Amino acid sequence: MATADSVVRANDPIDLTFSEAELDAHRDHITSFIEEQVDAAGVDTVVLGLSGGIDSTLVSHLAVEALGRDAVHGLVMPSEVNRADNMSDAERVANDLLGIEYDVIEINPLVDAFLDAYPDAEGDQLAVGNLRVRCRAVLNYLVGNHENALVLGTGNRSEALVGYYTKYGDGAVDCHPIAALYKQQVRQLAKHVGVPDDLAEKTASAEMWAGQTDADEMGMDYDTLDSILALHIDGGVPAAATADRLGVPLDVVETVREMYESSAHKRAMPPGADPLY
Ligand SMILES: Nc1ncnc2c1ncn2[C@@H]1O[C@H](COP(=O)(O)OP(=O)(O)OC[C@H]2O[C@@H]([n+]3cccc(C(=O)O)c3)[C@H](O)[C@@H]2O)[C@@H](O)[C@H]1O
Ligand SMILES: Nc1ncnc2c1ncn2[C@@H]1O[C@H](COP(=O)(O)OP(=O)(O)OP(=O)(O)O)[C@@H](O)[C@H]1O
Ligand SMILES: [Mg+2]
Repeated sequence: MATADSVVRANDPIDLTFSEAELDAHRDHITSFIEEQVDAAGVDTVVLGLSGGIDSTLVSHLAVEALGRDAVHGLVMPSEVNRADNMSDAERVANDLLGIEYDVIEINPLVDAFLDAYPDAEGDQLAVGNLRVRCRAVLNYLVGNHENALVLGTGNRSEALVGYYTKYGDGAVDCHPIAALYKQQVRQLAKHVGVPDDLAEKTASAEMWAGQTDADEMGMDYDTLDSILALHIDGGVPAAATADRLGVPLDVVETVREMYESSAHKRAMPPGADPLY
């Protein structure tokens, strides 16, 4: 894992700033999408995890715009590794910003029960971190089943392209409202719809273990990752030209390509030896 000192930052990241008109168009498109998904499923409500981070803050905000506050149920699910200020921000979003119903559910007892059942995994930071994420997915679907609600995903384009999420964890959802937005565009749209700057500008963290940040783990900040994705992966610009253009070492661009390729399985249905459907 990279340390804070070794996080790569492009000298000249590309500008992915939306115009006001584009922000309005994305806002309309995403709220319509949420309405359509709910209608098509024949349900009235949605549920999602609230982490105090910007992805869930934006999606919950747009869900309230689409469906009204009574139709959105938040779950704040602290574990022993979550920072208290993130959990209080999650409650602030539910209470002050949106006025939605929410529950606070501690997941430590669930995680401990799994590790009691399979103690070999104890101390395996990644496996236990993914377990925490998957415990939240189970709770999302418990509430979703009980309330006849769709589970809203909060994954953005940057995370999806490099597989930076837990398979059947935060990836286990019924739809992906902000799938088109690179991370920096999530922040732009959040500010545009009125999310306070301190929430929109927060350091992104999966909080799978204490002190984790996305930039430290991936070895680059999101402006750099987004630039490489937009130019090289989405834009088809060759790796060397992308590295030159952004002012980053070639191996950083190659690392992103490797993350993209090795995570293809997360963006596909599980293969069958024969067609399953
Ligand atoms: N080629 C392949 N074809 C089919 N399946 C394949 C596979 N390679 C692995 N797999 C399966 O996938 C599993 C590995 O995937 P997975 O369990 O997801 O685990 P993995 O990708 O190793 O870890 C999850 C990553 O996402 C990050 N994350 C997670 C959750 C939230 C956030 C956030 O930003 O909030 C970030 C986390 O920090 C970590 O870097 C393997 O154990 C195996 O079961
Ligand atoms: N402690 C938590 N309680 C409830 N939901 C959570 C918690 N931690 C993560 N989640 C859910 O998992 C999702 C994925 O986490 P992720 O960190 O990518 O997004 P975020 O926290 O909303 O934004 P950021 O990436 O900026 O931290 C969250 O959007 C949220 O829905
Ligand atoms: Mg987070």
